[in-house]
Amino acid sequence: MHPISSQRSPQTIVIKIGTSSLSHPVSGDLQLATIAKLVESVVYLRRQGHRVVLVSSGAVGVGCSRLGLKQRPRKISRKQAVAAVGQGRLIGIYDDFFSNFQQPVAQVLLTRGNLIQRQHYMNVHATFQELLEMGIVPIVNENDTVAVDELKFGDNDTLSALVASLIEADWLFLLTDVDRLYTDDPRQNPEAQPIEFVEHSQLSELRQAIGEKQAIGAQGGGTQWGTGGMTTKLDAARIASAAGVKTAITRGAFPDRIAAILQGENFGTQFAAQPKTVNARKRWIAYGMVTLGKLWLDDGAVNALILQGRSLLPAGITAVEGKFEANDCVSLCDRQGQEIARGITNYSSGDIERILGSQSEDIPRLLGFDGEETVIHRDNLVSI
Ligand SMILES: Nc1ncnc2c1ncn2[C@@H]1O[C@H](COP(=O)(O)OP(=O)(O)O)[C@@H](O)[C@H]1O
Ligand SMILES: N[C@@H](CCC(=O)OP(=O)(O)O)C(=O)O
Repeated sequence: MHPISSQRSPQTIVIKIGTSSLSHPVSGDLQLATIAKLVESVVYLRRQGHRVVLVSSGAVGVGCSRLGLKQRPRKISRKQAVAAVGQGRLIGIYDDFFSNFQQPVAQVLLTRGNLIQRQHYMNVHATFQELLEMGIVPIVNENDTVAVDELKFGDNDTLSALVASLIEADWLFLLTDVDRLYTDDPRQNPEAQPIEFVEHSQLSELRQAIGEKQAIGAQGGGTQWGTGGMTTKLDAARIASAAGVKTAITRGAFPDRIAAILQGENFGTQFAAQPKTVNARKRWIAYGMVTLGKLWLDDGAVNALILQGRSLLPAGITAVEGKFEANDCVSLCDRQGQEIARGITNYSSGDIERILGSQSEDIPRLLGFDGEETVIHRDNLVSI
């Protein structure tokens, strides 16, 4: 029996399809047959009562194909211009295909900046809820044409996991051009072993091992047209799992496997999810906000935060990295540098430098004003 049991009740599903599945590996031309099969599968899932969001890459790939470019442009402004050509064409093709089944779709283009402010995050959330309630399939992509480097998702694996967390999805399906995750890139290493199931607790170690292998592989692991390879998919699985969303990596050429996986079949690589315990505001802190610095903690503080759900006091902080202000989001790491939590700080980096390692009652004397007793209150802190 597979560890993830079958689900027959209506599910909220995010399906991400990568450029490597949408474009021909050599010519870069759009694989219309794959899109047609994907559309049929999404319509089937809709008719089963599931709510479906599609995150589709391909703007740059389709733009390249439309303009006769033989590889992805390197210059950012050129890539943004090419994405503007490709995105319109991509959504036009989806709309045509879905129209054959009277299935309405909506284009949602996001940048990282849209999720940072809580009010904007909630607006995006409300729009998705409205679209899904109306039975529409939102088709999401990064707004490549306007995204600036500092405020980018960077890859659609991460974007799809953030969307899955935002809408409290049950499942995230990452469709790519291999049938599942392997211990190494199966294109480079014929000895690579398939991985069928991953527990949340195994994710960090696996991400590190695959990341190291991918770094020494060709093109950083991805295909000519795709970006990121498997490391960004593992990052996505980690975000999703922490938000209570199950993830599967499976082959884009066989999108009917999504329905089979929902029935409990053993396709692809499946990732278990943590229980859905984190509330919406904490999910926004963890994955909507952008971290602007890092606090290093001693073992006692790590224990207090993770095992006892306590607030972070200055006594448990050993070092500060980065420049940030009070109310910014910071990352918290253990002695090995492993990120264990994120939170909204009550103090700037400069003030924390002055109070770290001290008792809370010494804060007024060290800073010259009556500040908060905690550096991060537990209500503003979320383990990841
Ligand atoms: N450990 C691994 N297991 C499976 N595929 C891997 C692994 N490491 C690297 N890859 C490569 O990752 C590629 C998919 O990544 P990418 O091109 O970014 O896809 P997508 O466009 O679907 O996001 C595969 O073609 C495969 O060659
Ligand atoms: N937003 C970009 C996609 C970037 C990306 O992540 O691509 P992929 O690795 O193929 O999913 C585009 O539409 O071309």
